Amino acid sequence: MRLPLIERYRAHLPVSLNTPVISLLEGSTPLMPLKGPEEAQRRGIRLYAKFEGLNPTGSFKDRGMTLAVSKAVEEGAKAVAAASTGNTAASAAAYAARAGIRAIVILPAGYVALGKVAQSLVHGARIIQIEGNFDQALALTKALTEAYPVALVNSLNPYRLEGQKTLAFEVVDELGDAPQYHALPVGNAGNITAHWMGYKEYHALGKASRLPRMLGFQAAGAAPLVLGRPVEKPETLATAIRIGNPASWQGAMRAKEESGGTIEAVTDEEILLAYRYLAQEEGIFCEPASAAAMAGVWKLLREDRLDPGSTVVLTLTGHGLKDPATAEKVAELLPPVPANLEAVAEAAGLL
Ligand SMILES: Cc1ncc(COP(=O)(O)O)c(/C=C/C(=O)C(=O)O)c1O
Repeated sequence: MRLPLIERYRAHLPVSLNTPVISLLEGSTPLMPLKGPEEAQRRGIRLYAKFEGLNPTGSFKDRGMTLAVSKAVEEGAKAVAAASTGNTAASAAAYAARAGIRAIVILPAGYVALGKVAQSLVHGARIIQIEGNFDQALALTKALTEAYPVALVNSLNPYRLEGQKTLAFEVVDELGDAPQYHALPVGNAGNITAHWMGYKEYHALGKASRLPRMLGFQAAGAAPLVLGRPVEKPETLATAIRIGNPASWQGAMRAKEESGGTIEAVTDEEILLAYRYLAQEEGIFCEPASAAAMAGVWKLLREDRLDPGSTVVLTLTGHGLKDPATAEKVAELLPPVPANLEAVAEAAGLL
C-alpha cells in the first residue's frame, strides 16, 4: 500500500507525533531505465529517469510541500504563500486545499505555463500576477510573510528542502547504492541543494557506499550560477527555470564543489532536442525545464566526460502536460481532413 512520503521516511524528517500528515500520497516515483542516446550505449553508461512528473500535482514540488504545509498547520498557520514560476504555486494550492487552509501565490505575469495556472486556479488559490519576474515575486512574498501571519512555503523554508531530499533516499533504496552521477535542472537551486543533503545523509548512515557527482544544468539565457553573477533579465522557453538570482545559490555551489560535480548551461535548442528525444524515443513526456537535465547529460556524453560503465540518474522534475503550448514547438498539428477512409489513410502515410 502506498505510504505518504512523511510516513515512508519519518525517521529522517523533522516531524513528531504532533505533526499532522497533510499528504496526497506523493513520492515513490518511478526510476525508469532509459535506452539512452547512442553516445551512452557505446560507453556502457546506464541512464535512469526519476520521473517526478508522476507526483500528485505533476512535479517534484510535492515532496517539499507535504512537509512545509504539514509543519505550517502544526504551527497554527491559516494561510501559506509562495512566489512561483508555476509548479510551487500548483503544489502549494493543492496541499493548502488538502489542509483546509488558504494559498496565496505570486506569479510573474505572462511567464507561467498554462497547466500550472489552471492547477492553482482550480484548487482555489488566491493568484496574484505581478508585472515583473520570479525574482521580484520572491522578494515580495518574503516581505508579505514577514508583515502578515502567512507561512512562506518557497524553498527558503527549510522544510521544503527536507522533503525534497527524500528523492535521493528513494534512488539509493531502489538502486542499492548512489549512482556515479545525478543530473537535474537548476533554477532557484533548492532541488540540487536538497538532493545533495539526501545523498550525504544516506552516505553518513552507511546506506550508500559512494556519493554521486552532482550535474546541474541551467538554461543558457538564465544561468547565474554558470556566469557567477545574477542575471537581471533571465530568458528561456523553459519558464520553470527562468530565474536570475537563485535563493539557494550557496547550497548549489556546495553541492557542486563537495561532490566534484558541475553546473553548466544548455541552450533552448538543446533543451527542445532533449524534450523531443525523451518523448519520441523514450516515451516520457516531461516539461522543458526537466529536459535540461537530458540536454546536459547529452552534452557531457558528446564531450566524453562521463566515465564508461557508470550509472547516471536524471531527475525529470515536471510532467509535460504542465506546458502544452511548448509541445507545438517540436511537432506540427496537421489540419483536419475529410471524414473518409482514403483521406485518413493518406494523412496516416499509408497510401
Ligand atoms: C519543472 C521544474 N524543474 C526544475 C525547477 C528548478 O528547481 P529549483 O532549482 O529547486 O528551483 C523547477 C522550479 C520551479 C520553481 O521554482 C517554482 O515552481 O516556483 C521546476 O518547476
